[in-house]
Amino acid sequence: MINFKNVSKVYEHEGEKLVAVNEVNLQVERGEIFGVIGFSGAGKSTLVRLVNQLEKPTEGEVLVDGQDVSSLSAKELRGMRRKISMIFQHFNLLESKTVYHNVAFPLILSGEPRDKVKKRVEKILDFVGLKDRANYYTDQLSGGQKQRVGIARALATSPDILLCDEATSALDPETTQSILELLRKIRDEYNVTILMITHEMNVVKDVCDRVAVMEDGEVIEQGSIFDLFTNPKHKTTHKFIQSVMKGDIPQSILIGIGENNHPRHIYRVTFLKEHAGEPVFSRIAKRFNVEVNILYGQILEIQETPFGNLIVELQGEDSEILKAVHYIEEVVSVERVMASAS
Ligand SMILES: Nc1ncnc2c1ncn2[C@@H]1O[C@H](COP(=O)(O)OP(=O)(O)OP(=O)(O)O)[C@@H](O)[C@H]1O
Repeated sequence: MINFKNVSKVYEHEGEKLVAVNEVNLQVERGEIFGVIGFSGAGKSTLVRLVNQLEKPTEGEVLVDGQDVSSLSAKELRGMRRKISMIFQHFNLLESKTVYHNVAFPLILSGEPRDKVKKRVEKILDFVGLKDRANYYTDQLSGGQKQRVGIARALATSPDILLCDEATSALDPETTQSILELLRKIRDEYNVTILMITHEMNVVKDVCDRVAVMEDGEVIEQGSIFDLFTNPKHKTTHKFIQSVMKGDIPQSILIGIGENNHPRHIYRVTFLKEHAGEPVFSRIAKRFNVEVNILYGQILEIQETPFGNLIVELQGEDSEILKAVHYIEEVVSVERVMASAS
């Protein structure tokens, strides 16, 4: 659906060249929710603005439905922009207009008859849950409601592609979730392809099918959300994952592991995709003479599969513990936690 082929964008500023996007290759499939994550200045906004030609590539091609968007005539570009909508972090609404007029605006601009506009706006406002707010002005709305208006306006022209530029970054966590649910509904019911940029891994985890990680204008890693979480290759990807999944073991657990010449058997147990959800601890407690004490951990649901790790203490004879560890090693990753230096 969207294909970046060796795309670069270089800005010139006071005689200096700045490579905002550097030889990016990406393929976004139809009906997919694709995330682009990166820290500030990574090049995300520039990348997404290349799709609707708010920016033109310095090199390479951006293909939408197989067509190079930079080769379109002005008329073709106008047509294409009806099919590619965008929503923004700060909503970009017309403040002097009502909710109704904000949503109607792109339809009025393209000369749609009044009764058709009315029907369409009412349908879309109902879809985004703002049917009863049609006559409100935008300053009478909450942030979440404003973004719903932004989404309704974006959907008015029945687009194939929705570009989301940090669409939830100005919202609280609960409102973010409700907007993400709405985006999923848009994809599921209208088969809209969604390309979203964000610096929040939580957003990516909760809504995207695949993600690309950007740094210094380059895509440094890409893949399914599950693969990225379970097997990140790049240290920046690690950092993003750690923002939602704490990997560090608390000091209170580390201190005292090796005290009294009687080291405790503490392990980090990581669940892997194909065995997620297996009752490994109750099995070893039944099969071996060991007790399992869960000290700490976090399990997340990623693409409907539980993933995470638990810090557990095994108690019993050393030989029984070793046998138990060997047994569970076949289905989970097990790593002994050593004493803290402090
Ligand atoms: N119009 C412009 N002229 C010159 N440089 C620009 C322009 N737009 C962006 N840049 C530069 O390109 C680089 C990438 O910017 P971009 O806005 O794409 O990053 P980003 O990942 O979206 O960052 P943020 O999350 O902070 O918005 C930055 O160094 C920025 O200063």
